[in-house]
Amino acid sequence: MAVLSLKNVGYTYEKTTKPVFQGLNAEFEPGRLYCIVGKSGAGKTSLLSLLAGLDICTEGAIQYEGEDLRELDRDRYRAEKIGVIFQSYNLLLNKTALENIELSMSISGVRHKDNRTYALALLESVGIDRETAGRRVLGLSGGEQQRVGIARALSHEPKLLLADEPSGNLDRETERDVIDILVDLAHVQNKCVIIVTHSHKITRFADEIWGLNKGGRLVYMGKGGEA
Ligand SMILES: Nc1ncnc2c1ncn2[C@@H]1O[C@H](COP(=O)(O)OP(=O)(O)OP(=O)(O)O)[C@@H](O)[C@H]1O
Repeated sequence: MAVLSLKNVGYTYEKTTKPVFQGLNAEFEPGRLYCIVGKSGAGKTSLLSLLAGLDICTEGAIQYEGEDLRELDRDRYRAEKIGVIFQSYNLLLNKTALENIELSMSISGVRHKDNRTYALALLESVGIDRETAGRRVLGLSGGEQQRVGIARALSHEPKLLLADEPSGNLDRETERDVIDILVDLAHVQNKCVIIVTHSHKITRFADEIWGLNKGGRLVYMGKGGEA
């Protein structure tokens, strides 16, 4: 069953007349990595905001496991159901990496036997060791911050992960590590991963590539070379 479905989705910003997109139909399933591509201004960020429940479509419906996002408590949807990896990491810079994960867990009401041990293991799984976990985010490199952002997005064990240019501004090696983590999340951990990206380094691993064109339509473009 699809985690997320788009049913004839259209969106027009307030005080504008022209829809950014309309008639979007797609199904996003667990265990698959999706890339959404498109020229600047095509509406990728607008679409991601709708998928993340930050805004509501003006036509059609977006369904999470069959339920219309309009009907769901969208604060809970964001805190509990989805993990978001956006370019501005939204991490609390004056807190340590570990504190960021623990805080996010407590906001989502996550309870493990020992939340600290769980958070440390999660950070370790994305390449942040114990010592780095205890450092303030402000002093971490861009790549380290991105890993902490991924760990935080995973901290409430969402089925759905949304990422906006997750490998932007990273050196080649770190970029490769981040891509490996995202591919693993989809193909090994059975998450549904949806990524907005310009990077061919990511799209080549996509199970499905969808293009938003200037006419405001979502077009299936095939799969990446290494999917
Ligand atoms: N708050 C807003 N009010 C009105 N129009 C907006 C608003 N935000 C974005 N737009 C317009 O909606 C269209 C889609 O913008 P969006 O940022 O979603 O595109 P994008 O594909 O993410 O672009 P980029 O790759 O450059 O980030 C653009 O024409 C943009 O000017």
